[in-house]
Amino acid sequence: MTDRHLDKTPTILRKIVDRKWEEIDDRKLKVSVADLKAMAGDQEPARGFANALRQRIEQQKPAVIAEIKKASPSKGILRDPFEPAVIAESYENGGAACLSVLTDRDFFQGHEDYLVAARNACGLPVIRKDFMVAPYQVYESRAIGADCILLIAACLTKDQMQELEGIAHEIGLDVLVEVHDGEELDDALTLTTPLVGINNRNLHTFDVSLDTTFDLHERISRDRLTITESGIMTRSDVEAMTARGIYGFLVGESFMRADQPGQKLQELFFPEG
Ligand SMILES: O=C(O)c1ccccc1NCC(=O)[C@H](O)[C@H](O)COP(=O)(O)O
Repeated sequence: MTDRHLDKTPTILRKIVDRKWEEIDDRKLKVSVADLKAMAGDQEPARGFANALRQRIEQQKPAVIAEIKKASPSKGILRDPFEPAVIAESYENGGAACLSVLTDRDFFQGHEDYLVAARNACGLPVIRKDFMVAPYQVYESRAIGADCILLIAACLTKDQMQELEGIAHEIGLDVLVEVHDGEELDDALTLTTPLVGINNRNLHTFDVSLDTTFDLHERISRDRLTITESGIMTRSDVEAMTARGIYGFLVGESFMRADQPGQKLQELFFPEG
């Protein structure tokens, strides 16, 4: 890790990334990249994650990536019992544009099977929400049916991001690149993906500030699509974003804590019905 901003990678991300490398080594012993490529060949074509968002954002309508996650390091268990297929259906009925499914097992209690179940239960494009550090995981994402992957600038060098993006695009996956500050945004903007996520959660303190999005969005040109991530809890949070021309949202916790996640989505984003 030689890039300047990686010196300040939050401890939680370092822990997760260290564990990812062990996980990848274990997985490679069981399933080769050649096997993954063969599995990817059996999948239906990707569903067009970026396009689903673009269509709504260009019409100045909320484009919601609705997240399916059982737990997180900052909040612990969010939902139990946890039924990814039921939640996916409910999100689709509530007006989501796309799904985000946590597949990390050790820190988020996620699983690849949850992505498969959620995607099979609806027609929405799905991002695999995990911590990508190696090409192996990109091939694995397509093999399990994901339509998009997440690249987190806080734990990747610019070169790593460019390499992983190149592989993703080659095999038909969209890419959402996620940033927390201006230095990460500089690196993210060297990628070709239109999807730029601004995460409002400071991973050093776990505090959330929507000002992160307000500040960084100004630097993103209109041919890219800004997605505000984390801490969107109320109707006034949504209105504060749309008032600034931000229509892309990634929301997890407030839906996961609701009895009916899709109904909560509708209340928050489409109150007029
Ligand atoms: O949320 C955490 O504790 C966390 C810790 C380490 C890395 C990532 C983390 N969160 C992932 C996310 O960014 C959120 O799942 C996503 O933006 C949705 O946020 P929210 O609506 O606040 O659940």
